[in-house]
Amino acid sequence: MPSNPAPAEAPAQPDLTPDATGPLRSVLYMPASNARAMEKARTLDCDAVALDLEDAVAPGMKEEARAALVREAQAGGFGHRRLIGRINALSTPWGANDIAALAAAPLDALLAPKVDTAQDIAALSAAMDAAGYASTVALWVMIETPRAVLALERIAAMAADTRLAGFVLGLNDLAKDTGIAQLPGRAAFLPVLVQALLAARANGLILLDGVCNAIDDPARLEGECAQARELGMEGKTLIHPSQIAVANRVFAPDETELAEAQAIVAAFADPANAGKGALRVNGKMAELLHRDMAVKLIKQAEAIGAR
Ligand SMILES: CC(C)(COP(=O)(O)OP(=O)(O)OC[C@H]1O[C@@H](n2cnc3c(N)ncnc32)[C@H](O)[C@@H]1OP(=O)(O)O)[C@@H](O)C(=O)NCCC(=O)NCCSC(=O)C[C@H](O)C(=O)O
Ligand SMILES: [Mg+2]
Repeated sequence: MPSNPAPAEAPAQPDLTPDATGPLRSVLYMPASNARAMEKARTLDCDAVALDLEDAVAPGMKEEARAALVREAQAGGFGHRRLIGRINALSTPWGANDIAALAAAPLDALLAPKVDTAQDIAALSAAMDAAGYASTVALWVMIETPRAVLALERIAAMAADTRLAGFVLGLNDLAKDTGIAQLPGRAAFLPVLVQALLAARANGLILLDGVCNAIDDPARLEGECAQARELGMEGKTLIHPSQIAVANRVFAPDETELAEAQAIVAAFADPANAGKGALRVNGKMAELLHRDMAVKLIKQAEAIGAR
């Protein structure tokens, strides 16, 4: 007699269709004023490319960079890489024109910096609607001000009524505005990372980690990627091509994880275990929630493989 009956609503066959949105392990920023970087990005193994108009572009180059971003995006050639455009804040002289101009660029998401409040999300989303963005273009926002961190839940909840679909951490700006030191291990940032993750997950948003400034320190990058993955983030924003391989590896399921996941799915699919809600698989308890997590991990690996 089964000792742990399965909940009545548990699906008999898990859906193993690959995730259509694809992975976001490595999101490489580059200044939209840097033609060479944008050309090179079309050949790099990153999951997404973030063309920046904000902090990587000097004030005197903003208009030129904006035109270049639209031109490069329209020229295409980015293949599987998702295309993100980071605008200047609406409070700057360039923000409104950035939103208007980038409506002509075939982007997957518009990334807005320095948001503070839920009202900022409403204003950005309304501005995208007014500018005529396709309904498929998502709004992602940087979480990089003390006010945004304090309002994380209210900001994330705007996903229900706006284009908001993602958070990207901006720990350089947060360090600047708070005095929190950017040290290996990021211990002082942990409460922020966890709060951002909880707010994102509670509202169906993706969460991408902030950049690692230490281009020549792959061990530090690896540590930050491992920490972010442990915290459940989808991937990491990057600033240099040399950082892509590490992020792609760390944010992908490894062979051991995949084998464990496949064993759990197989165990629950075994007719001998029909009606059971908890099993012993390779010496560990596996419940239906672990089966669901295993299915998700397998889908993730398939989506990466499909790339
Ligand atoms: C950081 C850099 C200025 C370093 O530039 P440099 O030293 O010139 O790079 P390399 O000589 O090592 O470049 C080697 C080749 O790689 C290409 N390259 C370099 N960076 C990129 C890139 N980001 N994307 C694509 N290609 C890149 C070079 O062209 C060389 O190619 P080749 O000619 O074939 O040899 C520079 O890496 C850089 O500008 N990085 C991006 C900076 C950026 O976008 N910053 C804004 C986002 S980060 C941020 O704002 C964080 C957040 O808001 C927060 O608050 O934390
Ligand atoms: Mg920033």
